[in-house]
Amino acid sequence: MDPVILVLNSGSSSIKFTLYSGDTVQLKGQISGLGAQPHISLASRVSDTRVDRQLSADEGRSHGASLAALLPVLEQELGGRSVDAVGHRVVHGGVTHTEPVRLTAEILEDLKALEPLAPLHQPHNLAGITAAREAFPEAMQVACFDTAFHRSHPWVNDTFALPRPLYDEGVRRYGFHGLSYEYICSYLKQAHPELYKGRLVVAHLGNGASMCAIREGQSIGSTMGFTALDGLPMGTRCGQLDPGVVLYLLTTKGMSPDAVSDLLYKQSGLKGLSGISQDMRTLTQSDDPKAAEAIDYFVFRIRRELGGMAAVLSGLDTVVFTGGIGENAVLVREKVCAGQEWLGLEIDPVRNEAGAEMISTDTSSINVLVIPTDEEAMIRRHTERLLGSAAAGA
Ligand SMILES: Nc1ncnc2c1ncn2[C@@H]1O[C@H](COP(=O)(O)OP(=O)(O)O)[C@@H](O)[C@H]1O
Ligand SMILES: CC(=O)OP(=O)(O)O
Ligand SMILES: [Mg+2]
Repeated sequence: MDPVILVLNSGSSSIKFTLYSGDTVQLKGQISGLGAQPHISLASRVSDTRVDRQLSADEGRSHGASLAALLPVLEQELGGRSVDAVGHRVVHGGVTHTEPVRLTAEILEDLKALEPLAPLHQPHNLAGITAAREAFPEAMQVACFDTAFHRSHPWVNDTFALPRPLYDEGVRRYGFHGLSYEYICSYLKQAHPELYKGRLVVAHLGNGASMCAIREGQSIGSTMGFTALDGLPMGTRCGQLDPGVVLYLLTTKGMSPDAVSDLLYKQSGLKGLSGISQDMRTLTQSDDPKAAEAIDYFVFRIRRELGGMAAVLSGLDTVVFTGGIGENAVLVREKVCAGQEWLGLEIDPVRNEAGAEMISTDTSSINVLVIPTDEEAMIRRHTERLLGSAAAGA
């Protein structure tokens, strides 16, 4: 019998969930607006189950409570079958977690200690785990880490130029969005094996955004660092910043660490630059010059990183756009790729507009692809593997 696996991707204001039977998606949906106007929407791929409604204030008061609201629908959908395992996206795995693990109380403690390094994500990831352990006490709980994919990257990309003891105690460039990069690599390996073997840059452009230089499925360098603040500007996060700015905010301006944290994580990026929205769709539809400036800054940083990564890889064969912006924002892809003929990169405007998988021209020496990412599918695969090893060891 195919294992039943529930995958949870718990974010600050949302829980995305996918229920699998074997590798088939049985039901997919999300609880959004947690903390504001909680809403649940889901659709089954095998039955006519559909939900699209506001959650009551009580149902939406916490991650746990909102998951409880989902349970009756899951039970009905499963018709007597139980959930064998729950796979969770956990953003930060620190130095220790280089691959997915079966969760224990001890590991959870370990992961809790990393909360300050991923304040927008880790507490919610862990809240999702606590809720799932209560809801499915018999199921195996598995954590899959965004950082794990990068743990093998070279030391020069792992360190900051700080005194060595800080590196030794874990002040390192971890890198994130690893489940997305791993998924893209597995897709390329199967669908375009010749591209998988080449020099690859993947731009994961979503609400959180990062880029990764990859060779044969190995991370060579990425834009995010110790935390998910570094690198590209994001919806509300600043991206790369002179550390002197942080010192200035703390000392000359006398801001508290909490206020600085709020500024860098929640008030900056596209939202801070535009003063309009963190949402790229809103910005691309706006006539306000500040929206255009925010997009220009986003694109400028991507182009800088692309050039840097091409140098680090000693050339470039393939660029992949993914994430909500990478997959959908025609304008952003167009601006990133404009004037890159010097690099041998040229996209076809018609293919770009159509969102074709291959958007480069036939004469471009660099392949440019748009590939929808699927972090949930990656988590399912890892979870099934651990479930299998547990059954084999039992
Ligand atoms: N058609 C579109 N045009 C421009 N931006 C889009 C479009 N569709 C989605 N996006 C953007 O994608 C971003 C969300 O990406 P996503 O990967 O879903 O985020 P998350 O990190 O929360 O999973 C938002 O900025 C959203 O505006
Ligand atoms: C690590 C990270 O930035 O994740 P997300 O894109 O889900 O915010
Ligand atoms: Mg994301």
